Amino acid sequence: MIEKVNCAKKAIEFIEDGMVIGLGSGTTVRVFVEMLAEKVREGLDVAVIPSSIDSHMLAAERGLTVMSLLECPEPDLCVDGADQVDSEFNLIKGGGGALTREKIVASASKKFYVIVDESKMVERLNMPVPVEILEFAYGFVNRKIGEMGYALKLREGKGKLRPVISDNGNLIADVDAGVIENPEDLERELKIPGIVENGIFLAEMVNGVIVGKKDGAEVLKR
Ligand SMILES: O=C(CO)[C@H](O)[C@H](O)COP(=O)(O)O
Repeated sequence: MIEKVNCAKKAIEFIEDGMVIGLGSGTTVRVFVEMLAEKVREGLDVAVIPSSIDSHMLAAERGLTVMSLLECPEPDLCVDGADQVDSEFNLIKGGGGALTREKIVASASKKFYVIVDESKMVERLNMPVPVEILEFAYGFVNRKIGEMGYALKLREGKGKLRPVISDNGNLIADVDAGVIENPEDLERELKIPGIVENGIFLAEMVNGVIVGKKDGAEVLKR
């Protein structure tokens, strides 16, 4: 937990008065939102564009000004967590199933900073890649992923017997492609009709990775 606090605290240092901030999702982002709300109570003037219902609810509860990409199509800075970060700053995201809106908000923003604890740093991405799939296309997508030699697993909901459904009303599943030697190729391969978005966020999107450690945080920049 202290690692999450340390990377969130460091990210706060990049926030300036008047900024519109794209907000990712997840437990690390929740820590960041709590700190941001405290700064706003002290007089900082910012607005946020949340990428999930979860982040939207937290931001609203904490009294943050919430906007959408309609009012602000180019946020100043997006701050989001990640499930894995490789040595070249490619990411896997979507552990919370919010990958599509997260990729949109991160892509829309002038800068994208990732906040992670050091356990997320890996040499090569090696976990299943979250994907958001239109229910109509599931059979086809499942067949195509199988033909590519990978395994597709629907994510199971907790508390109710059914697959996990995204904030956009689509299925969330995970593609097991083993160790990912070439994230660019896999990201492209996963552009199958019916897959709305995949959880590989290529390094070209990322401006900085803030790694939380027990005794502070390190800012790694591209
Ligand atoms: O991509 C995400 C949600 O879709 C999260 O950013 C990712 O899962 C990391 O979450 P956490 O900070 O809880 O470890």
